[in-house]
Amino acid sequence: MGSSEERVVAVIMVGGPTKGTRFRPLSLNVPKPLFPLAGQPMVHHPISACRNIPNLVQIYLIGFYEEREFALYVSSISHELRVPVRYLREDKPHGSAGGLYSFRDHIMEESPSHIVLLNCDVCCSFPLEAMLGAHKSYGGIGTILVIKVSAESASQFGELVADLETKELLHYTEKPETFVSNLINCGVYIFTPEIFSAIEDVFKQRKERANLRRVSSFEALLSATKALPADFVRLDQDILSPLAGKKQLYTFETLDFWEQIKTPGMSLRCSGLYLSQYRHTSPQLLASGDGTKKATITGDVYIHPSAKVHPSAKIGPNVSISANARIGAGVRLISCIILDDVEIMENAVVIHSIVGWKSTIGKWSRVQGEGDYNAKLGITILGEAVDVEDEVVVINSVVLPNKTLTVSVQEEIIL
Ligand SMILES: Nc1nc2c(ncn2[C@@H]2O[C@H](COP(=O)(O)OP(=O)(O)O[C@H]3O[C@H](CO)[C@@H](O)[C@H](O)[C@@H]3O)[C@@H](O)[C@H]2O)c(=O)[nH]1
Repeated sequence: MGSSEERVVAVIMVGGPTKGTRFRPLSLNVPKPLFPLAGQPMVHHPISACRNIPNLVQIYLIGFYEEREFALYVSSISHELRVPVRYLREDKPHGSAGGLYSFRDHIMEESPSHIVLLNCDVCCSFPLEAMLGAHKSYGGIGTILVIKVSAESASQFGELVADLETKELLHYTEKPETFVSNLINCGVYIFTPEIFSAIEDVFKQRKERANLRRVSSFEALLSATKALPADFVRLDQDILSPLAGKKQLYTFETLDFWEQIKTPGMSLRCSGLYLSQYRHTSPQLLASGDGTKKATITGDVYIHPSAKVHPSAKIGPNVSISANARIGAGVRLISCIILDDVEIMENAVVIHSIVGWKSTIGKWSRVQGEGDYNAKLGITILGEAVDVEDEVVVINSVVLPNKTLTVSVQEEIIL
């Protein structure tokens, strides 16, 4: 346990609507952070990991979505965790560090000794307690969760070099064009409140540079057209890169699972990862399939208590079924997310797919993807209220909301 002066605040950066474009058509209905993975909103997973942090006093979600979109979730989760959770809305995007900075007064009101900062679109086991312990032993202003990935995929992330012994962050480059390292930034951090001074320094330096540039008005014009808004500060490029090698930032490597959730395909993969994590953290959430009146369950499956599943259906592995869904006789579901109020009729098959709210899949139909989570059409996605008629086959396709499919399609985007 931590000492009595310790007070920890967790901040989850949820971004806003313009950031969710790669997540279409699913983000047309629900803010990406609230899209269900393993039956719980995406942001619920980091929030429930915060439960393990000793002396946690408050959780903030910072974003530029409308406040009403988060109101219901925030009040129910505060009640459930018995830790206050608040949504703080930016009037416009300020960047991952600028967004944090714009609410520094709110955060500092809690007199935190540590700030746990989390990207909402990452899926991992969030080893926050161990990170906090490591951070205290390093003694810098921040500790970054890092993981080794393949050299081919590293360039999608912040690549970094750390001292093998001291774990100090020696070098940091955000999404570099040429390979630096296969050790990458997981988007999970522990900071001391000094992080606010580091962000403030960026503002100061920008002001000084702008003053210098005023000497030449042509140069000023040139740089103004290229520059980000003055109050937009990115945690990675503007803070982590310049602080590397100054004995201020340290790294903590996870050997557990980690993925980034930018696309619907990755949400299906991450739903599976969280389902398998439930085996250790929340086994009561996994469907058992025991009993004569229950469907056959294989592998990790979540079924919302209000969903109705016919006992002759066969479900799993990696299936998550949301509220009020109805799954008919003889249905086979493998690796899929079935959202609220979906109806799947007799003997239909759904594999490597996401079926949107209120959609219906007719008898003997087949909705299937090849299961390449990173490919553009690697899984099939049906938007809200899509009707797939009886005996229709939909393969590796994306269907926008409110469409009716009367004929079979393959590798198509139906607008
Ligand atoms: N509130 C708010 N949140 C923001 C803003 N901009 C980004 N975010 C949130 O901040 C997080 C980081 O988003 P980006 O800045 O777009 O970076 P990224 O492409 O996701 O990459 C970052 O995360 C990777 C790990 O997933 C890292 O590997 C990479 O280095 C980088 O830090 C996300 O959770 C996003 O929703 C903003 O203006 N305001």
